[in-house]
Amino acid sequence: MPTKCRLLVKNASQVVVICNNGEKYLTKNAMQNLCVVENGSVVIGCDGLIKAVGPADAIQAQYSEDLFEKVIDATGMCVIPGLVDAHTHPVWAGDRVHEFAMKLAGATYMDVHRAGGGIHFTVERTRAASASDLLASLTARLGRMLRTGTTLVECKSGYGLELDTEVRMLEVIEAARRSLPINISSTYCGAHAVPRGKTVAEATEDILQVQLPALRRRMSSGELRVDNIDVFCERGVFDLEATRAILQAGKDMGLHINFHGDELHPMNSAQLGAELGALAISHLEEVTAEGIAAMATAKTAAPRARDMLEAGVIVALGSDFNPNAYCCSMPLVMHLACVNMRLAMPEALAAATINAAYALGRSDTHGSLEVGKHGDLVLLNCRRWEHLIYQLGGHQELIRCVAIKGNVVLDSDKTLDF
Ligand SMILES: N=CN[C@@H](CCC(=O)O)C(=O)O
Ligand SMILES: [Zn+2]
Repeated sequence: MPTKCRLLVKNASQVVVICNNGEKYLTKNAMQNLCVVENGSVVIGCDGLIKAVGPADAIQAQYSEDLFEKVIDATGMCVIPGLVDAHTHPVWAGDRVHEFAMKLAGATYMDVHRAGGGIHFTVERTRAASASDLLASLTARLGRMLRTGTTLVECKSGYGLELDTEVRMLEVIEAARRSLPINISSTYCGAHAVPRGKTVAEATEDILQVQLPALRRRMSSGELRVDNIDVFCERGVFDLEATRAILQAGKDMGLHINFHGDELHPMNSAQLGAELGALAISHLEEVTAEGIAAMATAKTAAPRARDMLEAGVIVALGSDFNPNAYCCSMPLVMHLACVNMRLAMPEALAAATINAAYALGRSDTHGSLEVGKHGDLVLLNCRRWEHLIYQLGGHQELIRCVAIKGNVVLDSDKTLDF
């Protein structure tokens, strides 16, 4: 008796597999030569994992349609893996649209931060918010991300800066993980800023002696799952030594290191990340040539593009959704990466799938449409997948459906129930 299957997506103009040799990440030429099956089909089993991907006629010969709970005829459409957003701050209360206006008028990020705005503004409102309000806004934001094709997203804490609120944020992320279909990688970011009234040394001590031990207890009791640790390593925020101590303590608890570095000033964050075995470093606008070389050797993922690509760094993309940068859309991020950072479209897609999954330690299960990985995919209403990047802001019309583990969680003909 042949086994039942969950989903067949058949006869797609293109199935963008990304890579097909179990690669954990792609660099250099491999990012420009993605694995694409023309006129292909995808089979997802009842366990939600991909059972077969290949030419439509070969799949048709092997699988009878009666076996499937659901069959989607993708004629004239493309299939890509679910997009991975490797960097977001989606749990907070209060928006900062007024600061956007200040910045357009000439204020820098640090001008706003020093004037008591920026992260501190959000911290005040987030501390005052209830868990249910935070969960409601997080759910709406994750729904927006899903509608743009994201199926795995990193979610940071970091607007509490003290134990109670940091834990509340992580609990809210945990509640979303348990109740929503979107995959979540959670990050403790208690070192996102130095809280008002504390020195760097005092804040570091609080994280090392109070916050991390409390997290460790909740993680061992199964109350919380935390995947990564993050620090904002920046002049006037956490210096290199404080960053090192916090990241090392997180690593000792089994967390992946994935932190903000070299954003506004060169801090030698890239070298520190390479030394500590960071999975990813974000921003890096001010990274030095030595930092890039260290990251290439240490296999650390990063977003700053062209010269990193040439050096063999694993480039990954994220939206950095936060109250200072209100963007939920990875198709938009890929477009910006191509236009502003000179990525080729295949490089941008690799950076938003397999490499972003690698930055979250998930590329063994996510980031490509290979047999045995999660059946997370996006069906595009176009004959060539590049339209998703080319049509700026067009993803609403292009995304026909999104499936997670073979379950259709978004169908553009129906409304999303969250
Ligand atoms: N650079 C530090 N953190 C965030 C900004 C967070 C905020 O301003 O609220 C970022 O990635 O851009
Ligand atoms: Zn960030």
